[in-house]
Amino acid sequence: MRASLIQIAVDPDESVKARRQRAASLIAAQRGADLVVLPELWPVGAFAYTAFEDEAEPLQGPTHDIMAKAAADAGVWLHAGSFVERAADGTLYNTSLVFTPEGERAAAYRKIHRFGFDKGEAVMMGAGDELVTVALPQTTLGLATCYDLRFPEMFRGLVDAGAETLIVSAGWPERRRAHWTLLAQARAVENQSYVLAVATAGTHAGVEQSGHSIVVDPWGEVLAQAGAGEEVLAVEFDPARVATTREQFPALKDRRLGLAPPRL
Ligand SMILES: O=C(O)CCC(=O)C(=O)O
Repeated sequence: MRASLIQIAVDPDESVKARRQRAASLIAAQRGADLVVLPELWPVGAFAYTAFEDEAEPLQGPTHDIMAKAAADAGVWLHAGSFVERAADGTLYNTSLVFTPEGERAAAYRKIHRFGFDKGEAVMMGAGDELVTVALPQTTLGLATCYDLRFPEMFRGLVDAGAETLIVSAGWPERRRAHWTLLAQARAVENQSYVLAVATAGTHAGVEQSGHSIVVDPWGEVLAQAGAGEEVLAVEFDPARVATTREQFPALKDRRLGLAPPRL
């Protein structure tokens, strides 16, 4: 299976409209891949909080339509990263979209763990509450967005729902890049799954982005990692290795659920 992770740069001197067109061109160049993945909030920038209201779109808005066409034109499964969704009741969500190679929307995932503690996304956006998996012919994807990477129980939930390839679409700060690489490998090892984690490059709202998108196999080996700048990370991997890893080293079968709490 061939995947292309588009580590697009988000810089304030490029308009959202121009970046959407540029993303579509980058996707067009990936014809021949099975799966193309974009990062979190690449149209507006994950830390461009002051622009969230103005750039919010309905689920089926400009980002949706341009990405649907880009998937169909390139004939690829497309995880289109996320955008700021304005729901019918006015609530904003950090929403990822997946399209089939025919340009049909296969899934929408609203980020479950909002980042920012007492500011930014955490106070400006609603939280999703549904795990999302997407069955491709070669593998089942489990969807996660950025800060979700820190919550292993969410990934276990995705694996329990059938996920074999975990997608992390992110706008991760350079300051915590060591966590990015470590956690991507941890999620792969503990879930005996591929992890395809794509981050943005560039600097916006004063936050330098990490880049260093990464693909990890179910044994925890790094198959490929990008540098800091804009780049397309292309990898080939064998989805059947998830089943063989889980058979040969069946740690997932040794889980002990429902343990008693400590006695006081
Ligand atoms: O967890 C982190 O360090 C980064 C999270 C983040 O930037 C986000 O979710 O937007």
